[in-house]
Amino acid sequence: MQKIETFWYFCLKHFKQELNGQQFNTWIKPLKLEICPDVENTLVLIAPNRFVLQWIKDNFVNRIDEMAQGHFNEKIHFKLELKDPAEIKTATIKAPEPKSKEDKKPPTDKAHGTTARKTNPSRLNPAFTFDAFVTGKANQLARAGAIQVAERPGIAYNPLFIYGGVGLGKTHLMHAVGNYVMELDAGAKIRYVHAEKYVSDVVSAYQHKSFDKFKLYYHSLDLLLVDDVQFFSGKNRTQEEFFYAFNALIEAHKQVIITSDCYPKEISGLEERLVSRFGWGLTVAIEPPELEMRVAILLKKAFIEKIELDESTAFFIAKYIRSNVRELEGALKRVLAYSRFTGHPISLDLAKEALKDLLAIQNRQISIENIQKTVADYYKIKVADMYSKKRVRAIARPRQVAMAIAKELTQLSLPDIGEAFGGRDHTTVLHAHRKIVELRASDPGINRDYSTLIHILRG
Ligand SMILES: Nc1ncnc2c1ncn2[C@@H]1O[C@H](COP(=O)(O)OP(=O)(O)OP(=O)(O)O)[C@@H](O)[C@H]1O
Repeated sequence: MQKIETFWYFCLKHFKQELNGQQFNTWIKPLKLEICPDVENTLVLIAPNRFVLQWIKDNFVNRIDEMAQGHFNEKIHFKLELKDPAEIKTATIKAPEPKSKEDKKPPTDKAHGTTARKTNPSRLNPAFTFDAFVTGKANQLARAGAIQVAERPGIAYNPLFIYGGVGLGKTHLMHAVGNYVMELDAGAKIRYVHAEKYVSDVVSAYQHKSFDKFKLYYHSLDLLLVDDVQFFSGKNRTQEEFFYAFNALIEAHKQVIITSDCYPKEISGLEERLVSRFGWGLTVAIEPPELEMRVAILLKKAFIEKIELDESTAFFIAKYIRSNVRELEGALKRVLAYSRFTGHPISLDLAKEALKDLLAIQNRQISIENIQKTVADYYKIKVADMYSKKRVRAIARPRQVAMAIAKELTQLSLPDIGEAFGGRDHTTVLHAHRKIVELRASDPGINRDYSTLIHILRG
């Protein structure tokens, strides 16, 4: 094959003009182009890691292919390869023909439906990708861990254990790893399973005396994703089977990802040997998203769904829907439905109208009295202790938790909150809030208490 250097120079020049400096340096500059030694008329694009490889696959290969057809006299094919020989996976990129674009569309079936079961043995939801996942302080560690695992499954961190409250993106992130691995290696045996389904698989294997088949299947996976493992609590036979599956996979350097609503040690009714194994790899939390991140998530969802949503409307929704991302999505859907129903475009006023009932319920529920009562009940202390001067930790800590929640969930000013807690100074409220933020980062027990209380209060 002739002129490969000239061709590559031409490509680099072209993309340097088209992309900004950072994009060019990140995605294009690290690439190498070589002639494939084994296959005729084939060029190999070598990427240094899977992210560059993925990006190139999504954004670059069709373009470079078009350029190649104009540049060379014969039909050229492209292959993508990773540089690290230990990790090399190849993906043959066929020259793009108009109809092949259709093939690239993600399947429309959902991971949990019956149709999905027939056509999608991995049960992965194709919409849950890294690209669709918004990152912020609340989830950056979890995402970074997931990316490493996606890059080097079975090697980086095994298992990856992701925990956090409901609707915060744990499932999304584990699917993102699955989708990523599958994209690069269509033959990988991947299975997403909700813990309840795993339990029912165990029961069924028990009933039909088919444990051999069960083991053969689960022990031979390349990537096992188990969601909401807290459902294993108290289910001894399931835990035993999972223990064997877990050991078999880890020993074979196959990746396991687990999610739960709390830290492994906090899951009651789970055997110690499982709890300790869950800590072998990386354990990361996902926290509720802060305001800016909620706005970013709304804008991203709107972009993906082709919904016209301006920033001020997104800001309004995000300001009032604070509990979790699932509810945020629900609010956006509600606004969209209202817009379609009334025939008016989405605007701030329309969002206010569409979410009126929801916000009224929320405001009614989250009064400071309600917070004080809920927290007092939770810690089994008297509501009067919320206003008292008692400083013993068993009372002072819940009081600080209640103040921190009041700061987070109500629109009250710090002096107003202090006043409601027995005429305390606003600096006491600020101190309480800081202390609880600090403790939540270092003490899983407090973190769980806090998340549970928020969940109870939001109903
Ligand atoms: N950071 C994020 N960026 C974009 N979408 C997100 C993010 N976090 C969550 N979501 C979306 O919120 C919804 C709920 O997320 P997911 O199902 O992953 O939550 P979860 O933590 O697994 O909850 P549960 O404990 O109830 O199973 C999904 O539609 C997901 O795509």
